[in-house]
Amino acid sequence: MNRIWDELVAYRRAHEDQPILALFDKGDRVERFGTKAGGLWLDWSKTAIDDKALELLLQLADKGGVAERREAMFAGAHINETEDRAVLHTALRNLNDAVVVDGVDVMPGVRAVHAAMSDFARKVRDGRFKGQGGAITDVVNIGIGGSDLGPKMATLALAPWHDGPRVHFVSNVDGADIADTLAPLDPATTLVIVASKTFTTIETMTNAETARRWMERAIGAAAPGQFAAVSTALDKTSAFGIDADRVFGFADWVGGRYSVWGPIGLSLMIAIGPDRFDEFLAGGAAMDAHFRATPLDQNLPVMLALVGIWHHQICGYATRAVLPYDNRLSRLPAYLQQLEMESNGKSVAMDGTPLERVSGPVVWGEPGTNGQHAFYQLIHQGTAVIPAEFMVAARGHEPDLAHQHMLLVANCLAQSEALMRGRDLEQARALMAAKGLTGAELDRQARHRVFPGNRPSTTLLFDQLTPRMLGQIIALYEHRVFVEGVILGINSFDQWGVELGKELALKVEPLLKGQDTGGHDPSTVHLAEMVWEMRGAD
Ligand SMILES: O=P(O)(O)OC[C@H]1O[C@H](O)[C@H](O)[C@@H](O)[C@@H]1O
Repeated sequence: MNRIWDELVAYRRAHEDQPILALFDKGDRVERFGTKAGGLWLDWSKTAIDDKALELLLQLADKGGVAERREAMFAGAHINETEDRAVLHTALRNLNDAVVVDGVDVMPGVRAVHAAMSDFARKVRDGRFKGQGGAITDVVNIGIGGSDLGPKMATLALAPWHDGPRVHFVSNVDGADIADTLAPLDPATTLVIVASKTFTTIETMTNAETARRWMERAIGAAAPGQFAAVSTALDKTSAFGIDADRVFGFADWVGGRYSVWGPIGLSLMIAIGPDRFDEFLAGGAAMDAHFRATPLDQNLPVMLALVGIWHHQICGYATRAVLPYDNRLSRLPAYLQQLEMESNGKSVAMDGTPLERVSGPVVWGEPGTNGQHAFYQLIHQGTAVIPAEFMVAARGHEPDLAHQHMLLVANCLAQSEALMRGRDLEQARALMAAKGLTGAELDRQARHRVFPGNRPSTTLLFDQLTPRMLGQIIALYEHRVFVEGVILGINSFDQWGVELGKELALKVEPLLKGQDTGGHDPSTVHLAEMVWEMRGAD
C-alpha cells in the first residue's frame, strides 16, 4: 500500500501544473471519467485524475481490501471492531434476503418491526390513531444527530410526496428549539416521537421531558398515549412510560448516522406514507446491489470515494463543498457532515496505531444557487482550492416552473465549467479594454478579474429527486464513506470523539451553579463566573 500512496503523491507533484482542460484533448474523457448506476451519472472528468492516476487509485482500492471488507460487511461480520458489532444498515432496506448475524437470521425481526411501524404510520395518517382532540395534525420528532438529521433531511427532500400530518423536528438542547416548535401546535392533536438509539442522550431526554410536561398540561394523564418511541433500549422506553405497542426497536448493528432506513425514519414514513418509504428503501437496496456486485472501476461509490481520496489525501485540499442545486436538499450538507466526519474523522487505524495519512476532509455546503451569491467568491478566487461536488436533477417537480428549473441547471453546469476554465490575464485585460480602461488602471482592474481556473469538481446528475432516487443517493454516500474508511484503515462505525463533549458538559454544569468542582482551566472558570454574574438572581 505505501508504495502506491508514494507513487500517487509523486505523480501528482510531477503533474500539478497540468491544466484539467487539456486532459479533454483525448476525445473519450467524458465517457471514461464518468460512472453510471441506476439512473445516476457521476461526471468526474473535471478533475485532474488522468489514466495513470486512475490506475494507481484503483490499485489502492484493490490492495486496500475494499472488495473483501465489503463482503464482510454485507455478510454480517463484526467489522465495527472497537464496539464488536456487525454493520448492517443495509439489512433494513433489503427485506427479502436472509442476513445471519452471530448464527441467527435477523430478518424476521427486521420485517416484523417494519410491518409494525408501517401499520402505525397508516393509522396515524388515516386517523384511526387519534389524539385527545381528534386525528393527528402534527408530529414532533425529538432526536439529535443520526436520530434527527436523516429523517429531517429526507422529509424536506421529499416534500412533493408529503401528504401526511405536518412533521417537525426538535434536536437542540437550547430550549428555544422546542419552545418555538411547540408554540403553534395543539397538544391534543400532536404525536411526539422520541427517537434515540440509546435513549440516554441528554438533549433528547431533556426535550422529551419538556414535551411531556407540555402535553400533560393540556391533556393530563392521557399524555403518554400520544408518545411513541424509537430505540434499541426497550427497557428505557418503558421506564419513560411509553406503551410497548408504540415502541419500535432496532439492533445495535445499525449505527446512528445510518439509521434513517429503519424505525428512526418513522417521522418520514408518517409524512410520505409507507409505500413511498418503501420506494426510498428500494433505492437504497438498488445501490447496495450495485455496490456489492460491480467491478471496482465501474462502481459508483468506489469511484466517488477514489475522487475524494485523490483530492484530500493526495492533492491535500482540506475541505470539500457539497453543492446540491436543489432547494429541497438544503439539509443534505448537514446530513453528510455527520455521515462523513463522524465516520472518518479519526486519528488511529483499526489496530490502534496512528494513521499514516490525513483522515477525512471537512465537508460543508449549501444549495445552489444561493451559495453563488455568498461563498462561491472564495471557491473561484480564494487561494485555497476547494473541490466542489455539484448535484442536480434534470427535472424539477413544478411543471409550471420548468423555466426556473432550466435556469437552476444552467447555473450548476456553468459553475463547474467556470471553475475549470477560469479567466486568464489576457482575457481580463481585453474585458477592461472593452470598458475603455487604459494604462496602469487597466492593468490593476484586470488583475482583480482573473480567475485561476483549474479548480476541480464533480457533478452528480439524475433524472428527478424521487423517494427511490434519494434512497440511491444516500446509500451511495454511505458506501463512499465506507470505501474511504477501508482504504485509510479506519473504523468508520464508531464515534468515540463525541464522548468527550458529553462528559465535559456534565462537569461544567456545576460551575454554572457556582460550585467549582476543580480540574477546570482558568479561562473556563472565568467564563462560568461571568455567566453566573450576568444571569443575576433568576
Ligand atoms: O440516537 P441517540 O442514541 O440519541 O444518539 C444521537 C447521536 O448522538 C451521539 O452523540 C452520536 O455521536 C451520534 O452518532 C448519534 O446519532
